[in-house]
Amino acid sequence: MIEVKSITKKYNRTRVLDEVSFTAEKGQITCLVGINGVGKSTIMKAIMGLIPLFNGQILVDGRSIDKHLYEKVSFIPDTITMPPNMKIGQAMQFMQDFYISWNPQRAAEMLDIFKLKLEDRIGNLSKGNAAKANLLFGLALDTDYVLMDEPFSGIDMFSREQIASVFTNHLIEDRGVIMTTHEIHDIEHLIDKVVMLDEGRVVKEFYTEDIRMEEGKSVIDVMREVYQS
Ligand SMILES: Nc1ncnc2c1ncn2[C@@H]1O[C@H](COP(=O)(O)OP(=O)(O)OP(=O)(O)O)[C@@H](O)[C@H]1O
Repeated sequence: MIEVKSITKKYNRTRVLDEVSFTAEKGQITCLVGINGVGKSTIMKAIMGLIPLFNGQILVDGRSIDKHLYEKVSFIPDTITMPPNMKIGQAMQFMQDFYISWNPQRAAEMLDIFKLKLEDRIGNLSKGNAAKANLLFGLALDTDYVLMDEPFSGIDMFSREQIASVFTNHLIEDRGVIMTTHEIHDIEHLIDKVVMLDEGRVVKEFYTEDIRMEEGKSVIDVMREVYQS
């Protein structure tokens, strides 16, 4: 389980995260929801230990963040970080050389699902294919948890469906996923838990199943209530 415990982050004097707490379980997809600038990416960076916190604590399977974290958690940012002149095949080799947890079979499988080619150059990929390559580089690592920043942003409907299919198959199964989004429409059915943020605070945390069964509401219904009230 990833436990985010009362984290506060300040940039200069501005609080961008204010006592944020939530949990994300293994085997579940947890979605951080909120409009632009509420602090979703900052939470991701905090979990990865990439930014210092003013206050609070983050535990991964009961342990504080340390260098071993990278064998347990992979982070898929919202833009591709591989050099543009590299070919996909070269980038995969680079990942294999760099990470013990790189799983070549899984990478080959994703290459096939996404119909990407080893000889495609990173810098020439369309936005959708760049997002898919990015997912491939992150998901081919055998980590227990995967963080994804806006995996569906700016991607056409068919590519979205292709990416969504990955969430329902064995490439994700049993792993804990935390993803951010500010548009939930197409992916609502994939999500187990929602953490709603507003101005750096958690305003609501719930299981989609509970809200559907007990109150007959969709995530969008709850978002309307929370953000338009
Ligand atoms: N390095 C930084 N220095 C100063 N302020 C920052 C920095 N990084 C982020 N912020 C501010 O922190 C707040 C939260 O930013 P963050 O990127 O986490 O939001 P977000 O919810 O991910 O937004 P989006 O949906 O647009 O990606 C914003 O007000 C942003 O301007």
